[in-house]
Amino acid sequence: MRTVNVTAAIIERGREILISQRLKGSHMGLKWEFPGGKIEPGESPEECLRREIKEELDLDIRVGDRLMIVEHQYEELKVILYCYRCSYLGGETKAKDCHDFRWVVIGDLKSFDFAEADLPVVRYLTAQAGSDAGSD
Ligand SMILES: Nc1nc2c([nH]c(=O)n2[C@H]2C[C@H](O)[C@@H](COP(=O)(O)OP(=O)(O)OP(=O)(O)O)O2)c(=O)[nH]1
Ligand SMILES: [Mg+2]
Repeated sequence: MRTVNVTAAIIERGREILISQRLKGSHMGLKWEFPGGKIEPGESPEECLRREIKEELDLDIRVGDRLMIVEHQYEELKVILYCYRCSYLGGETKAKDCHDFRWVVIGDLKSFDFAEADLPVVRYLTAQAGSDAGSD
């Protein structure tokens, strides 16, 4: 069974987070995800994220703290997803190497059809946003 180490960026811009839709015909095609990709040999997760986000969406980001690591077994592949909080630095968002993208508020994440490995991340962010609102 193949295992891949993959980064995923939770990019915040104000109250919104960037999500992207995977290319048709790719693994998990047309599912929504947190953009990123496979870590290349010799690359740190932070370098990988900066490279992938530029390639896929033409954006510059600052990579912050790691949010969580999710291990998910798909039928044909095991994915270890390294999720980092990131902030938007600049650039106009473009779907360069993804089908589509959206900037969404956290409360709307649940209405997108995410890749299965992302569901713990979506649940965590949603719960956290709920408790933040409650503590005001
Ligand atoms: N980047 C990313 N990949 C995810 C997420 N959720 C999830 O299951 N994956 C899976 C799909 C793929 O099987 C695997 C690697 O992602 P990828 O296809 O983005 O890798 P990549 O950008 O390096 O693309 P490629 O050059 O290999 O075509 O991780 C996610 O939130 N973000
Ligand atoms: Mg990718």
